[in-house]
Amino acid sequence: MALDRHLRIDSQEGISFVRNIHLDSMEEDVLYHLALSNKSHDLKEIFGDVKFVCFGGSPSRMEKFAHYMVDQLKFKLTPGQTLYNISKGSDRYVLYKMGPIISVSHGMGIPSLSILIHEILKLLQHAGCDPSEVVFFRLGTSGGLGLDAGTVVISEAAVDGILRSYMEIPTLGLIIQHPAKLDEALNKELLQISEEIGCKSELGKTMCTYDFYEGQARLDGAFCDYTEEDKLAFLKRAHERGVRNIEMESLCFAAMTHRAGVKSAVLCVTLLNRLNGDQINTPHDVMEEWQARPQRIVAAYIKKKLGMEYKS
Ligand SMILES: O=P(O)(O)O[C@@H]1C[C@H](O)[C@@H](CO)O1
Ligand SMILES: O=c1cc[nH]c(=O)[nH]1
Repeated sequence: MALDRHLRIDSQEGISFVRNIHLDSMEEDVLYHLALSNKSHDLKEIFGDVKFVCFGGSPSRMEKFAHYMVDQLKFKLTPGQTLYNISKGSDRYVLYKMGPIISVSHGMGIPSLSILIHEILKLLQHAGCDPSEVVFFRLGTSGGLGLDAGTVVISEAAVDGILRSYMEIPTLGLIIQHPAKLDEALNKELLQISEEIGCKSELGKTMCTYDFYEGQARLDGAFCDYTEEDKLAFLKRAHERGVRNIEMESLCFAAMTHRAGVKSAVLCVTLLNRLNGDQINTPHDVMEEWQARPQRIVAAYIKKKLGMEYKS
């Protein structure tokens, strides 16, 4: 008899960055991949005012976003004062803080992001932040389905490579399924802001895969056991079911923030229309401008929340 090892849990029990009794009895909590700890650092002093946590794959993109936000919020860095990578002691991620905003890189794929989200949630807990007042954003890139390249997709839901709306984590010999849900009201507000600032965006489902090549039905990986017709049939089926872009982190981002009850949104610019091809060969300067689009929308959202003029 085959054993069913799948267990779906929607373990959201209110809003809480952490839900783990083992943490209470630990003398020190080392956030190893961030090179921080609740003993060696005064996490309340450094992070106690955080309200917005912005994630993105690439370290340089998140450094640029940090500088962009300093500029947008008109922070005055005194002479000699610089924005610095707080997690410099670890070479896994970069983390910058500008007033109530964290800008942090997460690397590529769910395993890298999931480590970071565990540590960021614990960091905010140690810092004494209020989970009902913090919003998480993923500012990413993706392959589009049926959209002009450069369009920002605001994810209304995240699904896996076979269109299921939960993330599976093998845990103690069982496959635990965590629902991946995103915040409808936040998405509506972001969509409206994107219109107000003239940044082309659309709501749609985001497919999150474990691989860039075969997982995303590309024909240009080192291996490929399907035809172009198979590829297009799959992508068109996904498009018919509401998928508008494909990337590699939204499922984990949505599942872990939903589990904590923290508001979150995923905004990814599309770098190409996958119905037309697989290779990404857009000139660097054009790509840089496209990658800044999700940042512009989130910057406007943050400015609006801080009571600043945000439409300019
Ligand atoms: O945030 P980024 O632009 O890193 O997100 C996508 C998904 C993968 O991490 C990566 C693949 O090129 O880009
Ligand atoms: O096609 C793409 C482009 C960016 N990121 C992805 O995961 N896929």
